[in-house]
Amino acid sequence: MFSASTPPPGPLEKVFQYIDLHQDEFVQTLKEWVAVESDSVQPVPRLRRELHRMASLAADRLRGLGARVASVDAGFQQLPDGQTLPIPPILLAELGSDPKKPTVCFYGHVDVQPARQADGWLTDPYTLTEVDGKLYGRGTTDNKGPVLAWINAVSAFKALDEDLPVNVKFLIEGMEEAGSLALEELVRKEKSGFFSSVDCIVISDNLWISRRKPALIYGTRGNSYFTVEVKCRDQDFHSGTFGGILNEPMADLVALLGSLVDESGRILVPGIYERVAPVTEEEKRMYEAIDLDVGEFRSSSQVKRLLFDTKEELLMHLWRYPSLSIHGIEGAFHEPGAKTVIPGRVTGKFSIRLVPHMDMSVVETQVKQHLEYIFSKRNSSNQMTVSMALGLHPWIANISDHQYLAAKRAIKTVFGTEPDMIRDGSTIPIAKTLQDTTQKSVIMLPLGAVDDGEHSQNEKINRWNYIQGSKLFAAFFLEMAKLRSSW
Ligand SMILES: Cn1cncc1C[C@H](N)C(=O)O
Ligand code: BAL
Ligand SMILES: [Zn+2]
Ligand SMILES: [Zn+2]
Repeated sequence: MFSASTPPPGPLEKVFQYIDLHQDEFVQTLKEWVAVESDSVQPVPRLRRELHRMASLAADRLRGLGARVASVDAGFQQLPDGQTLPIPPILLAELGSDPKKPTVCFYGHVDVQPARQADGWLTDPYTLTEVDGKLYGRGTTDNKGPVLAWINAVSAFKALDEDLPVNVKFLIEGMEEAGSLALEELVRKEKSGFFSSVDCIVISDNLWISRRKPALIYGTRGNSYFTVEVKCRDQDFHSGTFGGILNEPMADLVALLGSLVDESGRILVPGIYERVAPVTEEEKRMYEAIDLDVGEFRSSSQVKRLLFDTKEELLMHLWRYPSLSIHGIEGAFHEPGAKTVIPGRVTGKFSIRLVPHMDMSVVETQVKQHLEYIFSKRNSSNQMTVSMALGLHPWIANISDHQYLAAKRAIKTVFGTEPDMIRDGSTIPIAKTLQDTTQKSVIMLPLGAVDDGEHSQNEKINRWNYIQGSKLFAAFFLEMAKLRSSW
């Protein structure tokens, strides 16, 4: 749909050609990365070993660029059942330290959400498979593809022996999908070390709002993730010999989960909307400027009817209002077949995407009080335990920061268009900490298309997005360097 409006100037032309010519190699590396089942969500030793293997692969690739790589031990994750599991090392890498050049730091993650072919994938999630220019596989778009696109961009300059216009740093982790455990502490520790020379931080862990038109992101929601356990006893019961004489944990839990949100998507926890920032006129105008075809969005999402009909309402409910999602029930009998069981203990999992200016500890108290009230009304003999497992802050950028201008120019060079200026309803756990702690500005520069299916079956990145995205990063380096002279 869009083509570059102007031929790329000077060294970029060669870099772009290099990227086009070497695209099969870039896809091959992505295939190698996708082949590692680096799932950080399921807390099991086998997958933690895969995460370590993934961190080594990424470290090797960074060393291959000529970067200095520190693989920082991140300690252990404490699980609720008392078990501990190792956290994969966090990579801090740097390439170049020319004081005349700006220093851009890329943050990305190489862990993924769980995936099994049996969940309904058309291909093996850990075997990258190309169909019609779409590269299917877990992590292709979230976030291995974008991490590699940044590496591809650097590698093109290196291979051509072209001067890299910026000093580059990398912050690569393997626990993002588990809430970026241990990362906050490292960022604090490195504030006046690794981060001191950084001019801006780039994150490419989101999607466009279109299939073809690029976007820049200036805000993400946060998330507070809750578990609610209802326990009768540790063992299950036969539903014939105990059914009818018990308060069943599942019945309690289903009632609790059913009390959280109504059919219009409104969260029923009292007080939850109190602190949500009011909508401004300026903000309303901003939604109008966004080019979103509601009909196409709905049909490509394969949803019969969305909760809202207008573009403005949809965007506001994705970006600037909280939402509550119910994720699953541990201990519930969810396998196929007709097992006649009464689970003895079940844990429901739900989360609330947070927006400015909600306060996480207030949300925690409101949710706990609400569930305690609902549970007490049932007068059940079971035990209920509620805990907030993760608390992740929302993030808002300052779009007048110069890297937004550099990114816009780079987008114009590669795609021949202005980007959509958007927010994202999902969460980058470390974004706010990075911004607040290091006092460096953060930009989100996504590469993936709206239909990439993050966290879902058949996740993909288009070959076009991956390759043009690599060029976009190369163009961004150059624009950052150009802007540097005018600071
Ligand atoms: C791990 N986690 C929990 N809540 C949010 C996250 C981060 C993840 N990127 C997401 O938006 O889903
Ligand atoms: N892509 C949004 C943040 C995450 O899910 O990894
Ligand atoms: Zn994700
Ligand atoms: Zn991600």
